[in-house]
Amino acid sequence: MEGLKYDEKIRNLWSESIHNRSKRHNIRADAFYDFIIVGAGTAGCVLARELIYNIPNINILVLEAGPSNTQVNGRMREPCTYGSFDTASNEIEIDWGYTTESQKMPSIIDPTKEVSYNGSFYPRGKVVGGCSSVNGMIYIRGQKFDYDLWAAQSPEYKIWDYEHCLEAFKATENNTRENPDEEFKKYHGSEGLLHVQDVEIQDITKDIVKSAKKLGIPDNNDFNGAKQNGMGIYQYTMKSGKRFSLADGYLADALKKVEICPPPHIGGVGKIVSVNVKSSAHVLNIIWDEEKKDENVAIGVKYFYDGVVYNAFIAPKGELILCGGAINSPQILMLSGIGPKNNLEEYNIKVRKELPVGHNLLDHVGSVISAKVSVPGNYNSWGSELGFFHKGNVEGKFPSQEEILDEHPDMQCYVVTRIMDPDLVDETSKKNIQGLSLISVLNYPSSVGHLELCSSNPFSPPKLFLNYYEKPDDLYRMISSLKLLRELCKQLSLNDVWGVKEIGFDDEFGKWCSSDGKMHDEDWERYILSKAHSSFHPCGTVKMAPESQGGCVNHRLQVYGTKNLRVVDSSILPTIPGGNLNAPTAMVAWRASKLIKEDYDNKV
Ligand SMILES: Cc1cc2nc3c(=O)[nH]c(=O)nc-3n(C[C@H](O)[C@H](O)[C@H](O)COP(=O)(O)OP(=O)(O)OC[C@H]3O[C@@H](n4cnc5c(N)ncnc54)[C@H](O)[C@@H]3O)c2cc1C
Repeated sequence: MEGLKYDEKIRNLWSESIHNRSKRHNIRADAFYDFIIVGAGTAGCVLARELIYNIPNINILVLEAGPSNTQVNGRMREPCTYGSFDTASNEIEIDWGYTTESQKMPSIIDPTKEVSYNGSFYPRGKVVGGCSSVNGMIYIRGQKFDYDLWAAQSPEYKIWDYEHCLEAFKATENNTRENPDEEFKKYHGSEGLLHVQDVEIQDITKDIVKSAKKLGIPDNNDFNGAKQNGMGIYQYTMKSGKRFSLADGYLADALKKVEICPPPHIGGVGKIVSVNVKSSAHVLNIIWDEEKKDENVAIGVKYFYDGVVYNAFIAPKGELILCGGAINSPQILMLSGIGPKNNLEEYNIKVRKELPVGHNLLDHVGSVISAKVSVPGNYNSWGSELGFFHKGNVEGKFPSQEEILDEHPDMQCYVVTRIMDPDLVDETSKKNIQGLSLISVLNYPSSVGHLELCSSNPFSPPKLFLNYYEKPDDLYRMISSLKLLRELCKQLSLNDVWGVKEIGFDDEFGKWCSSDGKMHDEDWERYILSKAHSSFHPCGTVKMAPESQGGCVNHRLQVYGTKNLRVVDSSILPTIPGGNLNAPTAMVAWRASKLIKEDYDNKV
């Protein structure tokens, strides 16, 4: 710290001590904070930073169940580590270890038959930074109409229309594209704390783009701009080629603010204005004011840390804000008596407010096609560079040119330069086969899942029912998109130059075709359900909507039938945006900080 002024030195030492506080044992059992934030994930990090800088003289406690992001190994810095973040890996300490329930249902193509989905691991970051510390880092925010749909729910929801959301997207973003044109600048910010960058692309990727043109797929150099359809290179939440989580941007900045608020009168006690992050602190449930039983006034939380249960309370004008993500925020609410009556009573939890918490579990499900590549190359193994968006055909046909050019696509496809299909990984690596994965994702699934408690024990994971492909249009749109991806694989330039050849349909790696060697709809259905995998974008489980329309929080994200309690994370999304969810969740937190400040200023 040489060369720093005395004040700066003290501030740095203080920040460091706050950062390390969770390692020590001298914690006050009952502490008071202006805001208690549960979860230091994407939303929690943004919210802590925005509140501490915008509301004077407050203190904030952030309780995070996982370890500090600086404590875990360097692999987390690498882009797109998620393929290896499965439940069997060493990273179990930073993952919640969830799995989805298996499904059995009548076939859509031939209802006399049954089809099934086997369930799968379902990673969720349990670490400071949350899922932004483990995710694929693709930066796609969804389309204008996604947010206008939120706003259309009722006049007061206007604060969530695209114009308002775009302001927040721009405010949170530090987009480092070189020489951006005026059109790009309309949609992007450069002064936020979330780094976004372009990446260098490989030669094979360039040839995929050329092949796509032959199929009439147009170029797109900004999926977050005016139109989403077409093919282009993704932007990533990275800085200098390394992962950039919301903890790196927002929480790190929040921790820099440490001030002593002067005592209100001579001889009084000053207040420390800071964000105090306590990691490895698992929140168990909400503490309610038992004197105002009917009002459901949240006054604090109980949390488990190092073998002991502690209480933390909110100060008089304060609030408790759940930022635990789309699985855990509903779980905490339900454990605290807010949720579906039947599910709560099954586990002897007193119902304080009946709400459809855990319903409306939305997710982006995908399916993969694999291809081998014969020409040796130093393929980038970390992930996808290339995306393309198109409209799927609802009858399962090859998409028409109009569908490919439709400016409101509903399928997101991407190409990864390695084999990702778990059924093929071992076999292809034994045979030293290099490969490509072409993945298609339903960006607007019609099927809706739910989650439910299976115990009153806060350490027992809830059951996750995804209900993938329950609705016929989901299946048909996926069939249509996979047909397009197969055709892309067959393009001459890819075959000639790289020796790209599809595998796993009717060969030693997999047999899915009918006896005539073709894929019929029933073959596709079995294939799609067997290969169904999540993009790990759960949301919607604490839906922001009018209560009469299945809402759990109002337009200001306050939980119906309670006081001092908000939910601010991906669980409030009423509908799933047609993109990836990290940026939309950061956007929600930024917008929420404005609402919280307004309400705080209005309290006497
Ligand atoms: C493997 C993977 C890949 C992904 N890829 C992408 C991608 O490429 N692009 C993209 O935009 N999005 C991607 N996402 C999705 C995106 O990262 C998430 O949707 C987003 O980060 C969710 O933010 P959140 O704040 O709602 O929840 P989270 O980031 O999950 O934060 C919740 C935090 O709360 C903590 N918590 C939960 N319960 C408790 C408790 N009881 N007590 C204390 N703390 C608690 C958790 O440990 C966690 O840190 C991916 C997600 C995953 C898992």
